[in-house]
Amino acid sequence: MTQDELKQATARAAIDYVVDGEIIGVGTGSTANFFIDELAKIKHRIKGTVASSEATAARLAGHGIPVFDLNDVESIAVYIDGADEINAQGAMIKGGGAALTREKIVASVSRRFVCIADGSKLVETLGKFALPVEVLPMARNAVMRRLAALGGQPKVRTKASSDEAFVTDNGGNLIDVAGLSITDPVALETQINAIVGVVAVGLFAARGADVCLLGTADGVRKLEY
Ligand SMILES: O=C[C@H](O)[C@H](O)[C@H](O)COP(=O)(O)O
Repeated sequence: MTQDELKQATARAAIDYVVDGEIIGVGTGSTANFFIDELAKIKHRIKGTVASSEATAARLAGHGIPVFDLNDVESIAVYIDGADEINAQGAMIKGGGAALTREKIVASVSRRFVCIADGSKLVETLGKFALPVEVLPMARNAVMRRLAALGGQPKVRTKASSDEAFVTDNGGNLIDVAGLSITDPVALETQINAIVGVVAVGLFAARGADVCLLGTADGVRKLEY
């Protein structure tokens, strides 16, 4: 099976976690895109969605699925999203697709977090994937120095087309921190959250996944935390 087929299989399995008549939180990225396409087939069963990025909102709207502003929603039944890495405790690195801050906000108001990922995303120790951190642009270099002091190698994410800093949906910049071996994800998340100028860190540990649906060659494996 190709990686895309594994992503599609996990996205299809996530439909079982959609709660009828409710608002569904929807993540960002290639696996989440497969989920959106599956959700379109049962859109009549849900009240609507809250999107974690402009790209996800556009894809949902393209399918005719209602997208609500989070400010108009009191609670979200379930949040369904991919991950760049996930460990055996349900802690994740997210943000490869630049959407970590809105993902974290939507996840924080969701009653359940279902992670959908192909099997390659399951790791023993988080950190091989460079950890994304969203910062306010004026604090970029100051935050980089603090992140370097934590032992990582921080690098500003640039636009695909130039050396200019990439700008997120929120007007922030991203710093990707390579070379971390994250043995205590909750502690590191707390430490990075405390750096002034940081908007959000792509470490989802204090509020990790409740369920992970892993696409493998032997079928979709379910991990519960
Ligand atoms: O910002 C992007 C998100 O955190 C994605 O969930 C993550 O990057 C995984 O994306 P993909 O499903 O494309 O591997």
